[in-house]
Amino acid sequence: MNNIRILLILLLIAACKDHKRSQINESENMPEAQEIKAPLPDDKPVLRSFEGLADTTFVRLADFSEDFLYDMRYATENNFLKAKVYDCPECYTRVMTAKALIAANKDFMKKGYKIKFFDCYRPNSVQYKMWEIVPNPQYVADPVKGSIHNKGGAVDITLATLDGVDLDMGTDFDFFGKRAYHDNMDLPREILDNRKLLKEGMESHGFWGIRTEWWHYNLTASSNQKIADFKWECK
Ligand SMILES: C[C@@H](N)C(=O)N[C@H](C)C(=O)O
Ligand SMILES: [Zn+2]
Repeated sequence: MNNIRILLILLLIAACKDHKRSQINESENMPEAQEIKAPLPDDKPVLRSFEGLADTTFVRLADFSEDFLYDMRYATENNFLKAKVYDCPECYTRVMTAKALIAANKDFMKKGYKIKFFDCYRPNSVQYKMWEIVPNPQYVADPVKGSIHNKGGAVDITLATLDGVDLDMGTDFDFFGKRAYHDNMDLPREILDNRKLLKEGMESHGFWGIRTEWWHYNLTASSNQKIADFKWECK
């Protein structure tokens, strides 16, 4: 009788151990909690198309291409005025200028470079402020006649590598002196080559430069446009 009781107790203990083991196994085999990922907002901007837009319409370049770099100096104090004359950094041009810039940039990108903007469309009232500081038509267009910047047809630019490293152009933007002249050949080969790359790339898309500023380019087709003084919206 005692033997039967001992046997029963041993069987009970063994059954308990088996049950415990099966519980551990169940939890070990549980599939890992599935991470529920919230859909990420698509941070790629939806680009606009030029379809239906007149060549003379003013547009924000960043709405049509994400391939440009920007360092809009007149929206900072880091410029020859030593004053922030734009409420926010934006690059607006006429449609005709934007199309030519995008085409030029595509060609630069095939060679490993991108256009970087210092200034684009410039309200005529800002041209007056510049003229007060540098009343010299070699460097700043007379605001009464108007700059092609005021017409949405001029840009101040440089070139950077696709990683964003500026090419050496020999001077900073808005350096008003001989070292910035296109016809100053007394510069290291690398600087001359960089300026040539920029000039030839822009000229092949309908732009022309001015002798005293390596960074300034006018779109020939925009010269008949009206002078404007609108201010863009800041978001
Ligand atoms: C001020 C300089 N960045 C510039 O754009 N100069 C030309 C001549 C202009 O004012 O049109
Ligand atoms: Zn300019």
